[in-house]
Amino acid sequence: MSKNETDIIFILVLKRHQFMVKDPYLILLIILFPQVISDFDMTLTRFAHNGMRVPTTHNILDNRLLINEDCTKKELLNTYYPIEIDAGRSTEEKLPLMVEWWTKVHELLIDQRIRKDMLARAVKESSAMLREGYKVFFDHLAEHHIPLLIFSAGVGDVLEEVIRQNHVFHPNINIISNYMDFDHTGVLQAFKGQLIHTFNKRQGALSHAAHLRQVQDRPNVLLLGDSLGDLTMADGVTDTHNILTIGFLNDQVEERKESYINSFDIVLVKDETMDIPNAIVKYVTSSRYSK
Ligand SMILES: Nc1ccn([C@@H]2O[C@H](COP(=O)(O)O)[C@@H](O)[C@H]2O)c(=O)n1
Repeated sequence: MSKNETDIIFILVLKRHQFMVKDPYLILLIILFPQVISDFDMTLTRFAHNGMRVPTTHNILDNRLLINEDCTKKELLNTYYPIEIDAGRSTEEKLPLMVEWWTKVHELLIDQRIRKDMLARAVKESSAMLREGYKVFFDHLAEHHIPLLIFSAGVGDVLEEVIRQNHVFHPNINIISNYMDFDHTGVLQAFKGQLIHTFNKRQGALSHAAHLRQVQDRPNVLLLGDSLGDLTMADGVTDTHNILTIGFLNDQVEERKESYINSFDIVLVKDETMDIPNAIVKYVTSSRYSK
């Protein structure tokens, strides 16, 4: 496809989605040595499908194969998820409550003695779904050797299984997440390293991304997230030149629209596709400067 054709398709996709771009020139600026840093749950995965919520990596674990009926994990979700997305509370106010939520859930999961060999089956039996157009996104980045850093406060082992079962776990991918630590019999005994929740990704970025050479060599970032907490995911890249941020606004749209528009360069409202990221990635790779 010629550069002109790519330009036309790119403009058509942008128009069809009718989104706001705060600074359109940023799209041009990320052409040189780009990388993608993306959140996972409800960013690379769908928020809903046919009117039903799509499970997060945590929700995939709510399977009788792994946890028993009286586990109170779902009650915790009903208590803390509304806090996580509450537009009326500041991040400072949410921080200790997110630590509380994640800590309690990790403890519950350890109590359930989750078996490593059951994870793949739990993912297969779940209704986990990557966003429409995911294959183009993952495959295109891999073909063009553009690093993809997936940064998730979910469960890393489950995340890996989701992308593996969708046949897109390519060598250009690095993952920062909460990984399970299994004992010699394959039973969950702890979580590895520092806990990552929705609003402490900056610390995670500084301690993990700083050591990833692939990430450090690429100063122009396309960042994808569904939470304001995701905006700090590129803080571990020491010498960023340009960051183009895309925010998927899935839930509590009216309440959160203003803050999302003020914080992300592009806001996609209830968009279950990868059309906009794909159009940008294709535009970037169609340039002779991108490689
Ligand atoms: N027990 C829990 C804890 C968190 N979640 C959701 O997972 C998301 C975190 O993963 P990211 O890939 O988005 O960083 C977060 O938004 C929580 O809503 C959950 O479902 N259950």
